[in-house]
Amino acid sequence: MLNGSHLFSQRVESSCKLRHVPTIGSSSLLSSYIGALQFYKRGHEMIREGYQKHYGGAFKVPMVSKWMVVITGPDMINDIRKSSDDQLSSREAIAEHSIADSIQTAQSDYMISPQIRLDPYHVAVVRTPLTRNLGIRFDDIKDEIAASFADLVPLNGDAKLTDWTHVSVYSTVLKIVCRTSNRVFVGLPLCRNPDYRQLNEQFTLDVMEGARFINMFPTFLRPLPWHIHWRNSVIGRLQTKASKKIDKAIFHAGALFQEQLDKERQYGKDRPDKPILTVSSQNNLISWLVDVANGEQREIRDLVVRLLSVNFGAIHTTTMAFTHIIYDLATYPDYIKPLREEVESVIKTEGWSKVSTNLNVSLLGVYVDSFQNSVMMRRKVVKDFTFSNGITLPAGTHLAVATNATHMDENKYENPKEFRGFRFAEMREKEGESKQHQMISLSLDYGTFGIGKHACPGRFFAVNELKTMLAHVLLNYDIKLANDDRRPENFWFSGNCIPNRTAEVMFRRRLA
Ligand code: HEM
Repeated sequence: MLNGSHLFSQRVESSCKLRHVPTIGSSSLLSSYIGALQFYKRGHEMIREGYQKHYGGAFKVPMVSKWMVVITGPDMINDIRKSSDDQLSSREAIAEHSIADSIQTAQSDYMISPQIRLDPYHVAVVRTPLTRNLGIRFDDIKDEIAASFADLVPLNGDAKLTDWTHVSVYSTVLKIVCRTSNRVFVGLPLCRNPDYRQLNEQFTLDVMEGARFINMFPTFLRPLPWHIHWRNSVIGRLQTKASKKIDKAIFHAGALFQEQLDKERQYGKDRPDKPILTVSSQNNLISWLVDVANGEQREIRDLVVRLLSVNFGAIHTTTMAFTHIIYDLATYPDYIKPLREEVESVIKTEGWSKVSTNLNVSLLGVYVDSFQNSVMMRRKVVKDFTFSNGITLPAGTHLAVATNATHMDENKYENPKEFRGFRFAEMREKEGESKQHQMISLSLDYGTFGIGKHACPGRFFAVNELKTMLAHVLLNYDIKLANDDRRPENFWFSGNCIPNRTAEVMFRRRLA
């Protein structure tokens, strides 16, 4: 009951402060709880309804613990883009967002470490050295993709192998993405260690599960010791499997961090081959993190938590995107031939290393046609914030941008509900737009990676990996739907679009 009354008082307070923002569903206190339950199943539809009714403005939708204000239209999105962290905070939103409300973000303070929010230096490491070294690490990425596919979708080296094989797409892609990403994060042999790989795959799920438990307590009873001495918190450790994963990750990666720390002690922090300033195949996330870390940041546990957090942001997002790509490719096989020709032509004229950057493929229009999370760019209002259209949101409000509804807006994308594999490639053919509409582009009409200073810093890495995996599949396999007819259905939960996690697609050695 404690939990219920806590949620109730939160809801009463925010209902009063947000009276001026229109509601989708009922705004009366009790029925808004029913609306919050409906949001789990119908969140995406509620947000699309709000977008159509209130385009250019804001509306609110009920969640279990609070209201979420949803922002629409380029002007308001631009206001978010221009805002400072003191006005609209991305980190506060992520730290407080509850599992009850979303599966993407969770109580990171309790479940991972408050340092992730208070001192997010690992974000800068992803943004700069990781991205800058993508070119030099391309051969490693390509090699790990080939090796993972060979292990998980084997062609058995038999040139005559023509049998179709069932492949469970999500779980297979998850392993490939985890291995490939960690080839760059921690290198060989750890990236292939099954125990290390599984712990990273599971970490996100454990954090979410633990957050659900923590959310049963009112804020003032949430395990305080975790806040003060989180490393020593018995409660936190017992309550969450996530903490055990951190210990396991220390077991696996601790020595690599220690080695790097020792190396730095021996050669000095400002040596000529300083990792963050050097483009070199010898460096990885371990050396970049150690290079940037100072003081308490250099404790092994803190360093390992950064490694897990980057994995947390990288693995499931990229896995979901590539799962959509495989489902689309199998559902619309007419795209296979032209895509293959494009890959082969790029390799022939420019070499493999350019596949990741120069390949023009629109990845089957994945981000408008398949990848459809309803909201992105979550923020918490730190100080009362007034948008350029005059709408003011009080401090404490949680807001997000209606991404999927923007992507489904006919005024922005032609026939958005129709699958068009070359949607973005065609858009680039328009005069003056040849450099726009890239997968990594940020724009007010395309919200997959967010926009502004908190836009996904890992998007160059993710797109590089996605294009290289796609090229590998196109060159080596034929694929088709297992049930011959329909694309495996996406699963909607709380406004999030999750590709079917159990469906199979048929793979065989490429014949033509
Ligand atoms: C297809 C794959 C991916 C998608 C769709 C995606 C999407 C996003 C989105 C929407 C945000 C929030 C933007 C905002 O709030 O304005 C974000 C943030 C972030 N992403 Fe990604 N991401 C992907 C892959 C990756 C990868 C591979 C990495 C790491 C290598 C990564 C690291 C991060 C980090 C560290 C942040 C926090 C940025 C900040 O707080 O300033 N992401 N991502």
